[in-house]
Amino acid sequence: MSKKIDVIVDIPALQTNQNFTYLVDDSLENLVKVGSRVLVPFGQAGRPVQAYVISIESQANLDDLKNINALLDPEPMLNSELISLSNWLADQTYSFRANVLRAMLPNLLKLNTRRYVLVNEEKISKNEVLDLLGVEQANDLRIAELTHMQQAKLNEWVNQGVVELKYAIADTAKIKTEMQVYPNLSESDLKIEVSQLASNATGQIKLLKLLGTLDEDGIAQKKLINEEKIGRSTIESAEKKHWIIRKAIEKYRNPFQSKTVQSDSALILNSEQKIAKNMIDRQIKSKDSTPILLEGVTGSGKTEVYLQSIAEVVKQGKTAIMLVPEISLTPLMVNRVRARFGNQVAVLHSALSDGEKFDEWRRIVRQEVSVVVGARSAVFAPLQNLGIVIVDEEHSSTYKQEDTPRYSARDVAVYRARTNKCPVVLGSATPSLESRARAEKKVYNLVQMKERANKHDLPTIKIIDMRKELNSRADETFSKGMLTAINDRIAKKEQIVLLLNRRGFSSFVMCRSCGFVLKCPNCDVSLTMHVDTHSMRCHYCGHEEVIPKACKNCGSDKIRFYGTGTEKVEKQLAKLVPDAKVIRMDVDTTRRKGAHERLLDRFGNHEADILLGTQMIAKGLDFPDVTLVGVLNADTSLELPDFRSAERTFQLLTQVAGRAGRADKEGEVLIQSFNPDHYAIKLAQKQDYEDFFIKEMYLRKLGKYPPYFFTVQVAVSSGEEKTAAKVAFDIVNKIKKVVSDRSVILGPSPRSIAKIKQKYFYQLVIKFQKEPGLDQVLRSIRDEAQKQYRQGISISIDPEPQVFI
Ligand SMILES: Nc1ncnc2c1ncn2[C@@H]1O[C@H](COP(=O)(O)OP(=O)(O)OP(=O)(O)O)[C@@H](O)[C@H]1O
Ligand SMILES: [Zn+2]
Ligand SMILES: [Zn+2]
Repeated sequence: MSKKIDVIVDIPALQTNQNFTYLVDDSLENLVKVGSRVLVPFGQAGRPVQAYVISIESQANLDDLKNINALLDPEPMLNSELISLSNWLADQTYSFRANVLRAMLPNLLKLNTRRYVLVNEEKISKNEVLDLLGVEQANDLRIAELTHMQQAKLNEWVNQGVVELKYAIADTAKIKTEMQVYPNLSESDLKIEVSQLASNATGQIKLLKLLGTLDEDGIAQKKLINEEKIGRSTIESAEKKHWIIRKAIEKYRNPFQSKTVQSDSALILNSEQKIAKNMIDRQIKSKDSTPILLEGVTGSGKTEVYLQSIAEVVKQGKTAIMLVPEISLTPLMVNRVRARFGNQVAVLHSALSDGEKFDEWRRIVRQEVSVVVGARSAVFAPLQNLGIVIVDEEHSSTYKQEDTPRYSARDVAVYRARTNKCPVVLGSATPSLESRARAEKKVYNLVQMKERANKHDLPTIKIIDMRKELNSRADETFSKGMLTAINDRIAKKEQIVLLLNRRGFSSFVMCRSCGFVLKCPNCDVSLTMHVDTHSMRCHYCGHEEVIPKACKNCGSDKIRFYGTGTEKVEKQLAKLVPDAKVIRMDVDTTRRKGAHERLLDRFGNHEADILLGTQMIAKGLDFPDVTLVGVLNADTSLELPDFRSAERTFQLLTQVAGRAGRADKEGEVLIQSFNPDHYAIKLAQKQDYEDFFIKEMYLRKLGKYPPYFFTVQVAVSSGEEKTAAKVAFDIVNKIKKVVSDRSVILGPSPRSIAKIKQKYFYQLVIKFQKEPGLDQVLRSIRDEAQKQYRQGISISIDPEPQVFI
């Protein structure tokens, strides 16, 4: 008997944002599961599209339902928990369900459907068809790229029998295989074969002898060729003579390369760690999914608590997800987790190749691992029987996806914990105000660790007032105090971390005669100088031009470079401290795969004295010999037009300060600032999160910002500025009709960077506490957005945006 299934087709559009029903016949009946990817005939032409199975019914009333074309994977890549989560998440993020399902899956599972046109050349010339469709070949018609006019004409031709449409599917999911060679001769047969060979057939004799030493597991063909030096032709003729059997066997790509990790065991927890661990254990036992906010100063041993809590659930046969903020953190953190859990760990982050990610995903699906560590999207790992979710550095803005679907991995973690009746631990030295406020209201359980695991005090922090140093600085970047401290550590053979705060910051060119700033012709932003390529580059669209020698506006040669890039600081350091060896870590030096890890390994091995870098060095580093942390410019992130700029600055300074003095030697932190009286800087100096929380909450209340108010941002873009503005004003008018005057609407206004990649942006932000009608309006705006999209207007809705630009 056949089964009836409901699917979501992989076409993110209003018309397809609903369930469609198909039949599965007996042959596939037991293989198709909730979460499987299938291919179904769709629309009038019945073109095959990818779809996700969301429910199965055994009672099929056969009616006029169509059969699915194929099952795409032998085991389902998602599970029923994730399928129902996708429903909730689509609602939360104003996205189509297909968008959410796509975002959950690794890239390799995205399917390409291509169309071919078969032209009946007796009725029409091939060129006429190609011209209309604007393609060069008849076999590459991407569906999304046809206009309505083209599509209508194509349909007409199909009806007249002038052309025929065919579909081809290119499933990009590739399983990696390797050829394995198995011996197929008994010992006595082997001897006979050897004796029958001419003595100069050395290759074959060598192979036969080797076969005698193999067991039934055989040997990789690659090894035979590379290590045993047996020729490919020898192997092929051996197969023809039935000496061997060759089989392609499935191989996982190994994201850890050949790197092995020394295993370690659990440390004895100190009393603060024990209190935290006990709270988690109690909730594991009582299946209590109330989120736990673990607020622990830097170096207090939060990671150790995570690892031992994970060990607890793994011991009970359950699984765990541990999220870490961004790829920069992953190599170090992954190594710590692997040291504890060995090959029970899968890792998911953006530095993996698509193939590696796909293989890690399948290890999870096949229940070969119990622990998943990864960045944002790892929160969708299809683990069964989830026992704990950990979100490390829970305040990090990288947990929010800035593209459709605009989800927060932290919220998804909380949701999955609730579904699985297991605890979720949100850990940070500087919790987000949102999470800390929930703990205050007892919505979350709060546990604090106020001391470092090594019992040392937190490092002392000194602020260097750069205004006073204006005339006595060593150069424009380094104060005298900073330079003295650097020289002191180098003499003592200790290590130094230097942070260049790049948030909201660029090295741009300004004319001192007329004030002209060199900007990107496509985008409304200043170009950044790159010393390595001797060019000015736009960080938004990639536009590149030569570094000007004279002002483009007035011709003056008094143009000057403002701001400081890491490359420039590296050069300054080389002049000021010629004996120091420096490792620079920024987007440019970490672009290549594995570069990040290699640089950190080198620093850990003392191949350099100074690690100079951007934000990416602020978190997670645990190097025992670092005794000085210097922040070269604390203020740049205070200047941003974003209500979270003080919070971000406080978090960054606290995080980076925490890198000093983590082992036996005491640490010192120096912060250079032009605003030494700003509360974010003063409280970071005291490492006083609690005071910062109180002060910042007060300001948020005054400003009607989160966590007192919710925020939603709507952004409109168009190639024409007045169109973008008009659509944005229409939206505001719609929203005004449903919201009360307790809510605040900011805008619409052009973005601070109003033009990016030839498009103009207008945006508005709604701040509200309770607006029952708002959701419905936003949903209708999303639905209408699709029509407008065809006219080159795009609209995005972003709940709780993390970055304001
Ligand atoms: N119970 C313990 N006994 C001894 N050493 C410990 C203990 N717990 C943690 N440590 C050590 O203290 C150091 C800091 O711990 P860990 O990195 O876990 O802290 P953290 O709170 O996660 O830090 P951060 O948030 O700053 O990254 C590490 O070197 C760790 O090995
Ligand atoms: Zn000029
Ligand atoms: Zn640009």
